[in-house]
Amino acid sequence: MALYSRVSGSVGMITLQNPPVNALSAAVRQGIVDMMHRALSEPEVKSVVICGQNGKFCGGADIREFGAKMTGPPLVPMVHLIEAASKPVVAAIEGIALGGGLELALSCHYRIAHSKARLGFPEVALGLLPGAGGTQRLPRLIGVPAALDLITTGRHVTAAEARQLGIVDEVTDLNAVDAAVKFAQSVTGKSLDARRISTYPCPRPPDLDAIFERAMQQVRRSARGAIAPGTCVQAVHAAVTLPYAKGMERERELFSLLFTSGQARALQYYFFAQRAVSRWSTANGARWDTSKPRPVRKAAVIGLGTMGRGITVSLAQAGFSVVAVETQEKQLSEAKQAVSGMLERGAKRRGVPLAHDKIKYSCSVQAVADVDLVIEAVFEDMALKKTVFQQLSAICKPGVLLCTNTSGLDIDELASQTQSPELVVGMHFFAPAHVMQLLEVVYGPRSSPEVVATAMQMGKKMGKVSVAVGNCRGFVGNRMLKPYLEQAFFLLEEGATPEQVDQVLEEFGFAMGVFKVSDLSGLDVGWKVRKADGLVSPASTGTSARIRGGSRYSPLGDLLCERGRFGQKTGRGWYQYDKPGGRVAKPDPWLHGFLEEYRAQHGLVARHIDHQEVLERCLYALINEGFQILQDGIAAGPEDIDVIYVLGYGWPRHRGGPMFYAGQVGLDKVVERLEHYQQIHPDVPGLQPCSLLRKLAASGNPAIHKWREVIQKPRSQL
Ligand SMILES: CCCCCCCCCCCCC[C@H](O)CC(=O)SCCNC(=O)CCNC(=O)[C@H](O)C(C)(C)COP(=O)(O)OP(=O)(O)OC[C@H]1O[C@@H](n2cnc3c(N)ncnc32)[C@H](O)[C@@H]1OP(=O)(O)O
Repeated sequence: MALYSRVSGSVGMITLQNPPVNALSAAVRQGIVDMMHRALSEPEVKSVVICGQNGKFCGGADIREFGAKMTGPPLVPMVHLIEAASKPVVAAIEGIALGGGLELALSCHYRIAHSKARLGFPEVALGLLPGAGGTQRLPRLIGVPAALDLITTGRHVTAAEARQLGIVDEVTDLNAVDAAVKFAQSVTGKSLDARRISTYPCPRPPDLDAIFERAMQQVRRSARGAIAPGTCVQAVHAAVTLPYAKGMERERELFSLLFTSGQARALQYYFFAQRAVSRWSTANGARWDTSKPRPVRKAAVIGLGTMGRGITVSLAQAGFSVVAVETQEKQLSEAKQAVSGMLERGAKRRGVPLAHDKIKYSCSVQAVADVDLVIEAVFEDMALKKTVFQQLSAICKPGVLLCTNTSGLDIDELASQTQSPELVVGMHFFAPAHVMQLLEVVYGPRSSPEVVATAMQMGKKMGKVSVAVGNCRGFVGNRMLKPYLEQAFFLLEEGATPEQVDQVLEEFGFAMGVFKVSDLSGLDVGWKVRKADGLVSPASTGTSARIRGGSRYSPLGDLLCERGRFGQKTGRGWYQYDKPGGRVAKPDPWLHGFLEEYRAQHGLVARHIDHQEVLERCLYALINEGFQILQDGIAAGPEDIDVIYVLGYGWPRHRGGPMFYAGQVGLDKVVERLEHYQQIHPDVPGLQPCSLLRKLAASGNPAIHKWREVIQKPRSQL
């Protein structure tokens, strides 16, 4: 709702009240309309100030209302009422003016912002465009190129940049509401003719066509199948080519198109999913709201390879004191140089002070004796990690959290090397660790709730989205990757090429197909894991070379590694590159010949494989594993899996995540297609729908937020 008060006798003040971000719900819109009418009808009131409760102007339309039938006064007539007012209306912008919140501010005649406020049109990230006049008013106010930039990227600008662009009239370090009241008094009685943005002509730079062409190319490059960015460009184009009223009609038309698209639903689901994962729970019944994190001031990182360096940078940038340990002098000094470079680049990019002095480097593991938390990031080898955990358990002060950055090894086995297994938890960072936003916090059966809470909070402090997951081989992300990769390998055996599979996945929206990713991260990574698992046997022909543990297995990746083809770093992998370390993947005739030879050796006959089969086998096998993970209680809900896949594995955000996508396809359809492929390829593992997937499909495809009701939860043991 909105509160009305009178300040200094002549200023009517409308305060938006809808915690936590004063979103424009039906009640708030109704309140604004009613209070505007009241302010305009009171003869003593000469001007109006609109502000938001609790230091936040407005976070935009209430996204939660998008799923339901619209009630209350619509936004567009509301902003027209404000702009048309006969008394000056001043927006007092504190905290945020985003989306519909900024549209509200642009309908006011003046805007005063606090210096710490952020303004922007983030609608594009929700699969929408600014639909209450934003696409028509902003270019009229700040010009087409700047408006295109803000609307297509959704980036927030500071008050200072907003002032520079001409979005706000004044910036203050003091109380913005008081400043707005003073300002409102100072403009009382002045003509408002030049203050109604909708009446401005839209500037037409001479190279207008080139500007729009460039903007379209830019969004096509970055959008990867998302439709909102291009539609935003079209809406701004209408501001230049059409009179305001017609431009508004076009904006509405384009908004409706996006609003009813599956992409907007997926992106809005994802918005809430990313926030929901912070309300974590574990299979044992521990929860975010009953577990208190422990204080951590000083942390240590053991092992300064690529991951350890990134983790050190993340910790230092988040303000933690860090002890960085690498046992060899030479590696330590190389790591120190690399970390310094990363910190310098980060400080320059973010405009923050350098955090060099936060880090102490040491060759001795004894240096961690007084820290509050240790993150082990040594080579992915269980024996080595066990030794490190035994050492840490002996050296560290009592009560220290011992965390491992393993990407899939057994947390409980490591915990059992220590005197306090309840203090052990996984913190699985993604490379590059100082850039990637995702952190899997892996709890073992003995990890205490406070330890999970501490790791979750540490992740947040480092600017990561932390997702709590249970302990199993590969946790959530890498466990689901296995069936996805397997299907891709099988498709090569059956007649596909790496470029065909990748093209299908890239058209779906992945930045890179599975084989390009494999070349980038190094084929040897998976090879080492498979060797440790005893899966790699000497190359041989015949069916047995393609069977492991009674199931079909593709040794293709192993065979490439045996030939020294590790991907980009060796200049050869699933593709060829112009040199070792080259980045541009080109189809490799050698690889095609190798595949033909391989098929002939193993009695496989290549067949035509279409787009649908590639997509369904790769994605549905991955999704099926996701349901198995839910069934096993490794992830608490589908949101956890979706956030992990979007932030850690390049799943296109506008498709919501694998679990959301499955719901959109229809769970019964996913089951039916898996069964279809299973019938045709009975030897291919991963195609048998798991029982939770079948159960949900049989219960009539419930909406994703209802899945948790079907997933059985074990009783709390804590
Ligand atoms: C045929 C069909 C035709 C249909 C025609 C319909 C006509 C309708 C015309 C409508 C025109 C609309 C026009 C408008 O342009 C559209 C919009 O305004 S869309 C919304 C734009 N705003 C945003 O995208 C802001 C999103 N929020 C944020 O970025 C951040 O939350 C924040 C505001 C920067 C704050 O960040 P933090 O401090 O980190 O806090 P959190 O992110 O954790 O958020 C706290 C809490 O608030 C909830 N929340 C945030 N914003 C909104 C919102 N806009 N609506 C509802 N709820 C919001 C958030 O979910 C958190 O709660 P939790 O999920 O944790 O419970």
